[in-house]
Amino acid sequence: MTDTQLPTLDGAEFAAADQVFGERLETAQRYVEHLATTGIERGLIGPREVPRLWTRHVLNCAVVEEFISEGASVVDVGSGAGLPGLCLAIARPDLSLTLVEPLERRVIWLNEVIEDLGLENVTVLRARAEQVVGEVEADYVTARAVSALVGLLDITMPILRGTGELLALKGRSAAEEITKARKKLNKYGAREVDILTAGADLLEEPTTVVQVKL
Ligand SMILES: C[S@@+](CC[C@H](N)C(=O)[O-])C[C@H]1O[C@@H](n2cnc3c(N)ncnc32)[C@H](O)[C@@H]1O
Repeated sequence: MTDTQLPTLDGAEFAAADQVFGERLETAQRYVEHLATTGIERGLIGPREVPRLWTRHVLNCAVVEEFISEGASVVDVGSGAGLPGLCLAIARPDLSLTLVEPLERRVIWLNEVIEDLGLENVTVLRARAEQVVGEVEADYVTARAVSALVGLLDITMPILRGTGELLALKGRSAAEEITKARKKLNKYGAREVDILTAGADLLEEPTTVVQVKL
């Protein structure tokens, strides 16, 4: 892939990326290059996503960092190409990230990218989330496009520490998914459930997040 095909970062997008990634902006740019080249070649992301890698994927995921407290441990369930897990690891070096992803070729790609970017605050576990219960515990669990909330609760809530939080990146269906998951939320002892907006002051289309607090 030539440079001209790489997604550009200018104007409002640059300002948002600069604010979110700060001194790690160059690392984020290298991650986007990986997504746009080997990520496409190896089927981690669709070729049509290239022009919107920054807005729809990397920035949309990274802004969720605003809901995560300093020095926290975070498990990203079903990371795929590192969304949102790798974005959070780049934006927030203080966090300790574990990416849980069952598909081998995705895990291989993630490890290659992590090594190339020199990220020291992230590890990858090749597993389904339900297999890591008891092995991994976190202050926060994140997930995007893995399952509807009702199913997601079963594979994420058992990973959370006593007062942990699930941050599920969702679209317009958020309220409906909460309604459908009401019984499950009670079963898992959810103390508070909210629909939050991340990146409201940075992005044209901010990210909708369902926050479930234990
Ligand atoms: C549609 S992709 C989304 C990937 C990424 N989160 C994103 O937003 O682009 C769903 C991912 O979840 C993973 N997955 C599916 N079931 C899972 C489970 N039980 N535990 C962990 N990961 C799972 C799949 O392998 C896949 O990589």
